[in-house]
Amino acid sequence: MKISTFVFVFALWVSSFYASSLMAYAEFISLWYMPAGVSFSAFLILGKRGFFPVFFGILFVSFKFEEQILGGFDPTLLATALLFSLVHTLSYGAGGLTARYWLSHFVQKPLPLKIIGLLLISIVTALLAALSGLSIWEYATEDYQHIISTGWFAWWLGDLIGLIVVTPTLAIVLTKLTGTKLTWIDVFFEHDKRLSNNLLPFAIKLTAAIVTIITIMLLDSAVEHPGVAYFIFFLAIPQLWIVFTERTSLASLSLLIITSVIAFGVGLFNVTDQAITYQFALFIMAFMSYFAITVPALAQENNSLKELAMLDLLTQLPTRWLTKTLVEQVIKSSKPNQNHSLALFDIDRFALINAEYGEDVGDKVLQQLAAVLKTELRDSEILSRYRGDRFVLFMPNLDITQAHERAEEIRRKMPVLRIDELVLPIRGSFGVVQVQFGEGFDETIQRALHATREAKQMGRNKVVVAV
Ligand SMILES: Nc1nc2c(ncn2[C@@H]2O[C@H](COP(=O)(O)OP(=O)(O)OP(=O)(O)O)[C@@H](O)[C@H]2O)c(=O)[nH]1
Repeated sequence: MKISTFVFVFALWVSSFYASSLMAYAEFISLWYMPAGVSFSAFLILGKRGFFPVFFGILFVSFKFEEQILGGFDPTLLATALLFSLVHTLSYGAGGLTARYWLSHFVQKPLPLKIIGLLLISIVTALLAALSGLSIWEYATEDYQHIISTGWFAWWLGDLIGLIVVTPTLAIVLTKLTGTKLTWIDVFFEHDKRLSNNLLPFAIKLTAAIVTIITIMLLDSAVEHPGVAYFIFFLAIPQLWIVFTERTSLASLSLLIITSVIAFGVGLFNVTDQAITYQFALFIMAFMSYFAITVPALAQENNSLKELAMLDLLTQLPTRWLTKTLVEQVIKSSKPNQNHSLALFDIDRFALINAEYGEDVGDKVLQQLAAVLKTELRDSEILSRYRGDRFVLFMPNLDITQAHERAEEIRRKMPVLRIDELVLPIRGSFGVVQVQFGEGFDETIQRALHATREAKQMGRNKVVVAV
């Protein structure tokens, strides 16, 4: 591990500990405990290398170095601090490494399932850390009797929120800092690339969220009614707005900022009586945000699948499915006196090219032919790869005579391709049909196919008009 990574994680651990203590509303009880997130993300991103910076970070704060230097060395405290650091590091180590395994080994699992797994791992990890940490205080010291039974719930909740709020943002920072390439992390941020880099809308939404928090807290401190604090749950609206419309990295950042404002606000606006309500709001906000990021991600996955179904990978021409949809749309919106025609053509002796020069050359022929023909197209025409070496040219507003001429023109323009060292003259056999009133796309294609076969039988490189 690079020394800079060690120093960064160590310093982050120590500083987030002091930041968290500002949000503590009772001894050992923080509204949200940031260092838990630092420990978890260190193991998640750095693997086992996360051990030392986390361990020394927690040892540094638990041993209270300042007091030890000023007031004399206390070996019992050192032993307790060592034990405490060890159980914390091992709990988060187990959790972070399990999450790493879950996300990296089940890459094919759907995103919602990955997130449910991640949340379950977080719940168990924070519980383990709370129980083991409190056990050290209860059994290794004399000052904290029954601390497990009185403190476990709030400790667990505070750690859990810290863990799930800090992890996404820190995961991005740590991968950037260490230059690690983790494809299983990238899937969460996949749709970020498609969104704009304009930060202004994000800033406006975030400001709306922060104003909401401050208003509710001010109201809460002014009005003597425990119900006022529950308004904080309305924060779900701006936060979800951000999650649905902004990049995942920004949604994670807003979760971090919003929850920090709430946590600091509880002390600042003196609404500690309602701390547990605010803590639950944080908790729900965090869980909800996690789950909500699956919505834009799934929408993007859908779009990619649609693209796959619409564009042929090899030639980038519309697929049969898309052509059928487009042609049917044109026909549906046509007036009765409008004529449309279609040509189906098949490359002559294409199997020979594959057989003589290999399928890679065959693929290049299909690609280059598509590219050449695309440049010949009129604006209204649709060229698609129908199947194998068969293409369909849809010619709206052309009757059969005009379509015949147009097909002849395309046939004559079939190119001579130069692929590697080869010079390959490409020829095709065409079947032309006029779309009949009330006829379905598949029937039109069948008639065109019939005419194409006739063109082949007549010696190829010909245009035949279907009757
Ligand atoms: N390289 C390559 N070949 C393909 C692809 N799809 C289909 N083919 C091949 O295209 C050939 C089509 O051959 P046919 O149209 O039946 O026969 P042909 O040699 O073109 O002869 P005629 O059509 O009678 O002139 C077959 O050998 C298929 O294996 C593809 O995506 N890439």
